[in-house]
Amino acid sequence: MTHTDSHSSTYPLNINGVQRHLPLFKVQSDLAIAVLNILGDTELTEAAAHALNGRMAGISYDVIVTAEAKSIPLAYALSVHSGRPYIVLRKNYKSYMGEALSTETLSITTGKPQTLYLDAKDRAAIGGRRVALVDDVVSTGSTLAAMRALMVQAEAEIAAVAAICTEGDMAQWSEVIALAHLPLFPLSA
Ligand SMILES: O=P(O)(O)OC[C@H]1O[C@H](OP(=O)(O)OP(=O)(O)O)[C@H](O)[C@@H]1O
Ligand SMILES: Nc1ncnc2[nH]cnc12
Repeated sequence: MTHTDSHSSTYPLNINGVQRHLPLFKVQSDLAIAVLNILGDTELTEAAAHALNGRMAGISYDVIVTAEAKSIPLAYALSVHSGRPYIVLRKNYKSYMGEALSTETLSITTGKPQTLYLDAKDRAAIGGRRVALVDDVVSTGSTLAAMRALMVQAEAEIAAVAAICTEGDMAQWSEVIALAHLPLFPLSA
């Protein structure tokens, strides 16, 4: 059963003792999501990175990989906690990325295709290495699938997938190391 906060359009989330009330936003004509936006939220980002680092303690990995934009602070904080470097898959190509690899994604929040780019220098840094894919939320899995596809192209081995939250069909994400699960909110017409 889904519990929203009483008398408000928010959903309660507790990450490692840090409580937030996520606002519900309509992303499709018949669907709303509880939006997790860690940008600017140092306390929540730190709590999540600390907890995820603990959950990943037994996993052997060399590099953290995330996708622009909202999960960048999480990757940075996990890098500090774990002592591993992190790289960011970008959504816009810049000439300084050189011979970048690319693939398409369609996240639940965006509703139109986005391209993810792996910078040539990052490609060299992860080739043959064990990577942990990290995101703030795994929902439809489109972003995760694009990250996975880039790792295959770059010949990196995926050692773990971690997120603050999974969303939607929990059973689909049993292999994701996650701290909480978010429901989806169907809207009646
Ligand atoms: O499982 P999915 O349906 O792919 O959704 C998950 C992705 O959606 C969000 O990113 P978003 O596309 O909103 O981009 P942003 O972080 O740049 O805002 C989130 O940060 C994940 O990366
Ligand atoms: N609930 C959510 N909050 C923020 N970004 C998301 N991407 C997919 N689901 C999301």
